Amino acid sequence: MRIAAVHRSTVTSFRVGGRAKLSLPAGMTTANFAVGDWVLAHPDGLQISRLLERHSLLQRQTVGARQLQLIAANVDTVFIVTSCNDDFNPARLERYLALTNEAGTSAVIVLTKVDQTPDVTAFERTAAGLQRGLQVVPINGKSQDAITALAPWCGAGQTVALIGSSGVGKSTLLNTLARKSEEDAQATGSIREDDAKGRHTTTSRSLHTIEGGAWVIDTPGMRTLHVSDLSTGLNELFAEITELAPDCRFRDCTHQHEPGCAVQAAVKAGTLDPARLSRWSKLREENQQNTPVVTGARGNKKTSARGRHR
Ligand SMILES: Nc1nc2c(ncn2[C@@H]2O[C@H](COP(=O)(O)OP(=O)(O)OP(=O)(O)O)[C@@H](O)[C@H]2O)c(=O)[nH]1
Ligand SMILES: [Zn+2]
Repeated sequence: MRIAAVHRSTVTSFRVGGRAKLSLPAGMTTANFAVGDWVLAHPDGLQISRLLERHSLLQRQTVGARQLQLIAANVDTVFIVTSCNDDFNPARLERYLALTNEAGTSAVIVLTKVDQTPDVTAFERTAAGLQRGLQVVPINGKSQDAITALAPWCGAGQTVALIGSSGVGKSTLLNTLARKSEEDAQATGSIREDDAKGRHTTTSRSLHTIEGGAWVIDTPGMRTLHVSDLSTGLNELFAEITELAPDCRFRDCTHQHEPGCAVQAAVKAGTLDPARLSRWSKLREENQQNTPVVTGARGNKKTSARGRHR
């Protein structure tokens, strides 16, 4: 069975004829499960007996929590959704990309609300420059054309997760992909607009099946995304910096002020965007500060931001 939703104290799964509430195995809490997990259940179909190994796992750091929060499991492609307006923010997109890379999943940037933007090309170009080989797909989430545009990642058996800030159009896109009728639809922003408290519309993650045979996981809008426990995720995202680093004089070069820095040299030569370097530096520092390093018996010391050797 596949986990369709994770609530505060229960999880639900898909089963023939609808969804079922499942009870958890001893010693496990809902925090151990992610939407998209595959589980084995007891013959009665109401109790999970075992969580199956994941091929990918999206997770995030949350303020004050020691454990990473699980966002979605067994995802093949992450659609990083952003609208072509004030929400479009390269630094935030890079955070989503780092998280996606680290999960072992591939990313596609989905630019929504193209119908409200005169110059989509500028957004496309900026988005494509955020990571080597990154695919960018501009869509109108309300139009059926979005289905065709995203079809390459939505084949049978594929799992796609939608991530992005609140209001960028994730639920709207899901409703289009799932060809959901009005009554059946995932609540979208138009409903929230009536809500005086300004609550987020999507409150929990959930798994849906769409035409063409793919699974889509909708996630709630993330206001802030802190990074931690990144390694390959960051290197892949900033490949142009990662590749220059071995040419720096110091192995632990921070590429800020050191003599003989190949990265600074590239900035001076105009081959590296200084904005990329400063965003790399900020993310790397935040990651080091948030990532616990196993040191002896206490095992939970934080690294200092500086002076750590590779
Ligand atoms: N014109 C236009 N409007 C869109 C498009 N995509 C979404 N919208 C509108 O934008 C608003 C927000 O969309 P939602 O789908 O609720 O956004 P969301 O990302 O799911 O937001 P959360 O549920 O808060 O995470 C709604 O009023 C949608 O109708 C689009 O491509 N074009
Ligand atoms: Zn350097």
